Amino acid sequence: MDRTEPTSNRPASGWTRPKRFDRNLIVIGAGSAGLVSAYIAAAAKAKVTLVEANKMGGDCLNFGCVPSKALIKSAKVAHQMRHADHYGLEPVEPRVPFSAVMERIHKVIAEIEPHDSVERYTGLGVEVLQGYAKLIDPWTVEIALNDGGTQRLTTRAIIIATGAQPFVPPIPGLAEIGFLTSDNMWERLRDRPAVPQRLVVLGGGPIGCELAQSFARLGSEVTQIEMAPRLMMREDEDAAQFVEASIREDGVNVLTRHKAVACGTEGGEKWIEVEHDGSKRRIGFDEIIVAVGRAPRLKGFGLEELGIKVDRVVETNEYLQTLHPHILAAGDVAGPYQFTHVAGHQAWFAAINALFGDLKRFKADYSVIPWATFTDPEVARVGLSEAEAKEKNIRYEVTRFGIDDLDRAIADGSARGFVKVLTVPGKDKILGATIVGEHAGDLLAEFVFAMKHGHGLGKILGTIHIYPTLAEANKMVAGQWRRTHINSFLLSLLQRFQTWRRG
Ligand SMILES: Cc1cc2nc3c(=O)[nH]c(=O)nc-3n(C[C@H](O)[C@H](O)[C@H](O)COP(=O)(O)OP(=O)(O)OC[C@H]3O[C@@H](n4cnc5c(N)ncnc54)[C@H](O)[C@@H]3O)c2cc1C
Ligand SMILES: NC(=O)c1ccc[n+]([C@@H]2O[C@H](COP(=O)([O-])OP(=O)(O)OC[C@H]3O[C@@H](n4cnc5c(N)ncnc54)[C@H](O)[C@@H]3O)[C@@H](O)[C@H]2O)c1
Repeated sequence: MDRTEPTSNRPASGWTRPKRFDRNLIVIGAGSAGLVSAYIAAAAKAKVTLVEANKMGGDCLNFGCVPSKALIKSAKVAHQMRHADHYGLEPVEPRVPFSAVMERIHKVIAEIEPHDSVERYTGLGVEVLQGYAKLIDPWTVEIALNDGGTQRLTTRAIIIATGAQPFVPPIPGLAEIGFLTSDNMWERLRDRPAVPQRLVVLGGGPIGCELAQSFARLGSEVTQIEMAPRLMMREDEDAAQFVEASIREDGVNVLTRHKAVACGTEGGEKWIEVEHDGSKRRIGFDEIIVAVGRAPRLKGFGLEELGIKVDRVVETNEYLQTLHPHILAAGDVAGPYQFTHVAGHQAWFAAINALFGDLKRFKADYSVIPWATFTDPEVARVGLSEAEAKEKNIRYEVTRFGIDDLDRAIADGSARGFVKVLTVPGKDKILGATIVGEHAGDLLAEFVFAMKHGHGLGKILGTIHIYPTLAEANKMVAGQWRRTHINSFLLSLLQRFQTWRRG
């Protein structure tokens, strides 16, 4: 919380600030960041307009989290059918009518759609306009309405929540051969009776890994190309190794240290050329999914013209304000993270600072940010990884519990992975936690809560966990920490006391 006077909250210079405004707030983009911003503004009785050019719900609902998680589930069921013998059942090779898998994905989207719909938000008191918004001056937004016509509105504050889109690398020939991204694949593959037979997945980040594994499990021959030394470079090596091993087991041909350098066709067959250790080779394929990062949507709607820096993300201060303090940004377009829950988290700060920033401002709090990659096994993290602690020269201790030792995981046939906790040396204060395993994203919540509220491993150890659950892994790792931090002097006193009591 900032208790100082918000001296930077001055009207922008060079333009004339209107004396009256049509709206308290205009939010551009109805993805996670925009929806939450508009919701909060309406709850605070502001007159708020939410503008969306494409689909309500943005990337998460339509092209991102929701369809990818629905695909992952179908792929997991196929995997379990194939490996049913692990559970004493006869394994079967699943028949995959791919169009039915895709239809289910679209049904899932449709089922969640009402949560983000125009009707719901209108009911909450938000005016929703479907069209493309452009800033004309720091207080005026022009909307080119999807059903024709334009509307100009003045507003006291604006939140830019325009999100990000797949980055397409400048690989010669890529545009000509045609490629899939998370933006277009859900429609383009919709009516396919069968999975693409030979699929290249370009990129070894979360999108690449989740998709490569899923398509392999559904029957594609997948080659995953990553130029870095390993997959999931953001996670510690021990965590990424589990995922890479599992993806390989699923049949993905994982090519790390391979850089994609060109694409083309020969005799009607598509190929991609990769460079590895100075030599090049070509890999043939039917479809390619490009998943090499997501670039914020920054240009073409007036930010540059207002002098707002848009090099990588919309440049904002700790209050999510741009150089015009009443124009703020939240979500993927603001960075530094690209997650739905972070977009929602930032939206609270952006909305409150947009509406009340001239009275009191709040710094966006990034102290405890969790995330998960929904591969099998999942990888979930909050706080520091070991690599980050080393890079930042932060002293730490590591406590690790192998999930292969956990009763419930053994019973479930999912006994692989670990819980790794970084603590302050000699103390139970948690600096970070990484979980690799089944439902890691859900299990992590206990560490997120503990870190957020300043609870240490001692508090987790002192909490009853239901037997037999996967959540017991959290208590086990806390127990492990305790065993290595027992006061040896006290122990020897105790021993002498017990000896004395025996007479
Ligand atoms: C395949 C995939 C899987 C993912 N999985 C996860 C996951 O499991 N968990 C997770 O936390 N995150 C996940 N993400 C990331 C997550 O989807 C994003 O972080 C999140 O959607 C960001 O929300 P946002 O509101 O910032 O942007 P968006 O959801 O992109 O919304 C921005 C909206 O603004 C609109 N817009 C842009 N410009 C204008 C304009 N000028 N006028 C009007 N409207 C405009 C766009 O049409 C868009 O709808 C995934 C992403 C992908 C691609
Ligand atoms: N479960 C989740 O929460 C989830 C899931 C998917 C996406 N997301 C979000 O979306 C963001 C984007 O994900 P992403 O996987 O597209 O990007 P990313 O930046 O995380 O990974 C892209 C990878 O592609 C590699 N690469 C780049 N150019 C290459 C080339 N020419 N040849 C070979 N490899 C190349 C990079 O080295 C990198 O490892 C993530 O950072 C995350 O925030 C989250």
